[in-house]
Amino acid sequence: MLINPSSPHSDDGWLARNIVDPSLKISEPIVLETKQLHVYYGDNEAIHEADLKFLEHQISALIGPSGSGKSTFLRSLNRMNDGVARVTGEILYRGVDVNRSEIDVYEMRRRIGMVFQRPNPFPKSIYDNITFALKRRGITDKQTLDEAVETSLKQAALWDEVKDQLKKSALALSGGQQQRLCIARALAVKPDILLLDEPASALDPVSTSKLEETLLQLKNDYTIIIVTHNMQQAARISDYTAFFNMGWALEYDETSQIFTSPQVQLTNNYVAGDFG
Ligand SMILES: Nc1ncnc2c1ncn2[C@@H]1O[C@H](COP(=O)(O)OP(=O)(O)OP(=O)(O)O)[C@@H](O)[C@H]1O
Repeated sequence: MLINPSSPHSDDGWLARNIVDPSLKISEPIVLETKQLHVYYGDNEAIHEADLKFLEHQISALIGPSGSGKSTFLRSLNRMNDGVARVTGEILYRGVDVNRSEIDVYEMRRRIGMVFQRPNPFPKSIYDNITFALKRRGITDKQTLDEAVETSLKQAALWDEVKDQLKKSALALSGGQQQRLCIARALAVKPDILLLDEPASALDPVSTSKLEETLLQLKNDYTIIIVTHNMQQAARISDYTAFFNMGWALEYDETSQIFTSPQVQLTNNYVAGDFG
């Protein structure tokens, strides 16, 4: 779908010359789009000119070797890198650049929520974890809060496991349950997009599989962008996959295409397990 024409790998003879404009193939609305995105840590340019489009109610996976810039890219999308990295170019959320100075960052992050690599529930009850952000937004009606807890725990496929122990400490849950609680917490404020940075890396295979099922359910209502080291996971759950290498978003296409006939040799080598 998209090959970065200015990457240093563009001339390796493996690239198709007829670069396809992603807009020709897509039917779903674009929810989030980066244009000419560069991200710098001091003098180190960690992301070089990334132009990616993320489609509504699709799961997009970001894959690539360690240090290739996946997390940097992801964290830039809702400005989690503010104060840490310098960003140039545009990040358009439904057409509005999230880096504009007048953007309400708190509200933007409500719409573009994030779940981190390690489950990080607050040291509070399950119920309080979910209602925390709602109360901060001034919602105090018990019935509204109760409904939000039930709905988001159901969406995160955790309700049946915890419905009788909502006052229990979140820290007493298993790692997999904690991660689904963090997803429920992110969902409680009704986001539009969920960014997930290797959410299964600390989980066992059973919890990972449960998390993947949850994400597949969630894509009916949310747009999901997930960083993963696990290529089987990307292949199992994502609709689109972007391959990052050395800060370049080298290739971006339908996941089946990336895993069966990528157009860039490095993508092919990576998905074949030759490096990374
Ligand atoms: N906070 C930071 N300060 C300075 N440099 C950073 C920071 N975070 C990341 N980098 C650098 O940016 C580059 C990209 O790192 P990043 O963590 O985005 O890659 P990644 O593909 O997510 O790696 P991994 O798969 O290991 O998590 C690396 O060179 C890394 O050292």
